[in-house]
This record gives sequence, structure tokens and C-alpha cells, in this order.
Amino acid sequence: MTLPPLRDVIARHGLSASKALGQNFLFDEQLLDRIAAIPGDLDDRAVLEIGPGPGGLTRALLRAGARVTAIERDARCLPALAELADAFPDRLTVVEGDALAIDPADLFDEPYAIVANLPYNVGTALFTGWLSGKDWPPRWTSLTLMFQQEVAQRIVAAPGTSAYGRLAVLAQWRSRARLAMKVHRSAFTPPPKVMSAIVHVEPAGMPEGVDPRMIERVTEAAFGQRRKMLRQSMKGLPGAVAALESLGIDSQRRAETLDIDEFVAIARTLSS
Ligand SMILES: C[S@@+](CC[C@H](N)C(=O)[O-])C[C@H]1O[C@@H](n2cnc3c(N)ncnc32)[C@H](O)[C@@H]1O
Repeated sequence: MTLPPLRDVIARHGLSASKALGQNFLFDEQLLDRIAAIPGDLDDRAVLEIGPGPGGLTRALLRAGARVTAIERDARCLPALAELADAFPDRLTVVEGDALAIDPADLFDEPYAIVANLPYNVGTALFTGWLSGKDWPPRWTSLTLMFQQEVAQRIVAAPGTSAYGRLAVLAQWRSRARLAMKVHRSAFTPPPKVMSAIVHVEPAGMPEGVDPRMIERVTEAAFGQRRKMLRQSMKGLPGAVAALESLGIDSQRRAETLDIDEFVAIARTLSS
């Protein structure tokens, strides 16, 4: 199927990029097809896309065979997306609204992959929300999300590195997170100031006996004062210093030296 070039779609619908909505569009269809391939075979799979804009990534997902539900906040993009829905009958549903105010579980009665190229602040807020859910495994099967490269590195960071912190523990304690692709700033129109990267996350087994809120409280305390020794930074969390001792974790260590299993063990001790 031949679709009009994305630049023509933008020009015809007058979609000048809005800075307030964090709009940086991707036009390179080969790049978009490579991004749509990251979640794996999408043929006849349900996909939630957030922030389709003029529909570049959307058309790549549709080409890959996905059935796409897309949430877009900018009403100016709707006519362009309606044209795409006509070109792929019964395969694209567009929901106008703020993704932060919509529960995706209400839009699907089957598991779905989430794919998005979002503004930084919205992306991080949605990401932490999706990873913090009480029920595990979640209804989503994977997250494929564009971030500023520096944020992507914090998500996949290993212990002992300066990028390792709350985001890494949140993304890795019951999921596998990998940096799937770096995207040069020049690929976007208009180009953002910083480089971007796509992170791919899949749910993994949930460690037993750990309250997800406790993981957050432990990492908040430990990394809240990341330069301090644990015996100092964890003082404010009742039972935490005793938990370190019972687990044989030296309280003179600093947060960034603890691996994910050690954070899980501390949270488990405090959850019981
Ligand atoms: C970086 S652009 C990406 C557009 C397109 N997916 C692409 O890759 O070219 C981000 C898109 O997210 C939309 N957006 C921003 N905040 C949103 C929100 N809270 N809910 C839904 N969409 C949002 C913007 O209007 C814009 O279309």
C-alpha cells in the first residue's frame, strides 16, 4: 500500500510541531519500520501507541500487522490519523485525550504491547506508573519507549555506575530492560537538543514476598542520599538498618553498590 510521504501529510494538515506538546516528529520510514520491529512479531497483535502525532510510527506498526489503539492529545492530528485508519480498515482506533488520564486496561480486553515516542516528562511519568502496578505480570506484554539517551541509560544501568538509581531498580527488579536502539537527534523534525534512545522492557517473574511499595520506599531512602553510607541514608526507614545487618549487607556501603537482588532482599525483609 502506498501512503503519502509524512512530510506531505504534515504540510497538508498544517501540523507545525508544537513545543508545548513536546512534538518532535520522525519521518524516516525505514527507521520507523526498525522501531516497530523491536517488540517482535506484531502480526495480529494488539498495540497501544501513545502520542501518534501525524502517524509515522503508527503506519509502521500497521505495516507490521498490528491492530493499533492510539491515544493522542493534539486534536490537530486527528484528520491525518483518520486518513491512516481509512488506509488500514478496522486496524486503527484513535482515542483523543491525555494518556496520563486514561487507564489503558479500559481500552483492551486482551494483552497488548505498548509503543511510544513521547515527550520526556510524559514518558517518564507513564513508564514509572506502568512499572509500579500491584498486579504482576501486568496486562501489557512489553514496553518499547523512546527516551532522552541519558534517561534510557538510567533505566538499563548496572550497579556501580553513576547512572544506577531508582529508575534502574524499578525497571529491573521484576522486568528485563534493554537499550534497543540509539536514535540521533537529527532524525527528528525539529531536532531536539539531546540524543534519544529506545528502551525495551518485558515483564519477568515477580520475586516472592515483596510489596512493590516497599521496593520504592527502600530505593527512595537509599538513593535519596546516594553519596552517604547506607547506615545513614536508610536511617529514616524503620527497620532498614536492622534488615541490612540480618542480611549481612555492610551498612558502610553506598546505595549504588547494591545489586537488584540485594534491594529485593531488603524490601522482602521489611515487607514481612
Ligand atoms: C515526540 S512526538 C512523536 C510523534 C510521532 N509518534 C512520531 O514518532 O513522529 C510526541 C507526541 O505525543 C503527543 N502527546 C504529548 N503529550 C501527550 C499526552 N499527555 N497524551 C497523549 N499524547 C501526548 C504529542 O501531541 C505528539 O504527537
